[in-house]
Amino acid sequence: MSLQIVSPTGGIAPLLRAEGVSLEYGGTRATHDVSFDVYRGDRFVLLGPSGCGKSSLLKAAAGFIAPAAGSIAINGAPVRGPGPDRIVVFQEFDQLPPWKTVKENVMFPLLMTKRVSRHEAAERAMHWIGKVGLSGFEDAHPHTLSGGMKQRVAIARALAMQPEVLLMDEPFAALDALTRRKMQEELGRLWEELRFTLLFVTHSIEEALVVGNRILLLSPHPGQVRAELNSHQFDLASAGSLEFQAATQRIHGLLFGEAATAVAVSPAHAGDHAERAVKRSMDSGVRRNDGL
Ligand SMILES: Nc1ncnc2c1ncn2[C@@H]1O[C@H](COP(=O)(O)OP(=O)(O)OP(=O)(O)O)[C@@H](O)[C@H]1O
Repeated sequence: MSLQIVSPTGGIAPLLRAEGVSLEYGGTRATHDVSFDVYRGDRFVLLGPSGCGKSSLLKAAAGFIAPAAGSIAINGAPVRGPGPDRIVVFQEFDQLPPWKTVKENVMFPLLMTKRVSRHEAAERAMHWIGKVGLSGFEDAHPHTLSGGMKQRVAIARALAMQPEVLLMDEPFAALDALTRRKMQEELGRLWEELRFTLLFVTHSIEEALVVGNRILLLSPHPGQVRAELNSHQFDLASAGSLEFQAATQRIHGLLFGEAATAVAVSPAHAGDHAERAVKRSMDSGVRRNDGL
């Protein structure tokens, strides 16, 4: 098995398409000309070092910020703001209103969007609380839960909405290593059962390989696409294997190695250089078929 640099898929329409997305904060460019396609059932990971614009891209997909250039579309319709088809799970444990119980937290967005009756929202909440392994904690308040349990509630709340895309912004980064691993495992189990579409942000190469089936590598200042990889062959069971280690090193090399240094020249031409560097590595990866 090898980790291959991929070329764009033809034929099937993407569920989420980011096309030439440049994001700015007060005139400062956070990402430049970023394009990627997420297909239904993908576990698509945005991976890169701090400041490469991963969170900003996720926020743009969520509709919290608008691109300065380019576009993001869901099912072909441009994203113009937040919507129930895209639910975000954040890293912060305080994303749950503390005065609401676990059940009320999960019910809350269902009631807000007036999609279902109170009775149905309660039933759905119980269903999803069970799915994330929190049965028995329905009436608990967030401050009585561990970090991992709070993230489970956030995941249950998101999945209860049955979004087109589940957006996760470093959801496990604030957890201890063992809980983080457990949560990665749980997420994988949920995906195996439900096959939802996931857009997941992380700066951990290992987490990207474990969680994702496709990985977009981004370089920082401003965030630009460095490469796109297939990683479906990896999971927690293969973590630590020689092949997994080799893939980790190759990704590290792509992000921080020679090519990364070579393209970090003139900001004015950084996009062109990066594009050529990525194309070179994609070409050679495909031609030699030796993957990463
Ligand atoms: N609200 C904001 N106002 C101004 N600049 C911002 C804002 N949010 C992000 N930025 C800038 O945009 C760039 C990308 O930030 P972003 O948080 O998207 O990157 P990231 O890859 O998610 O980084 P990290 O992993 O550290 O969160 C950074 O240079 C950051 O300083």
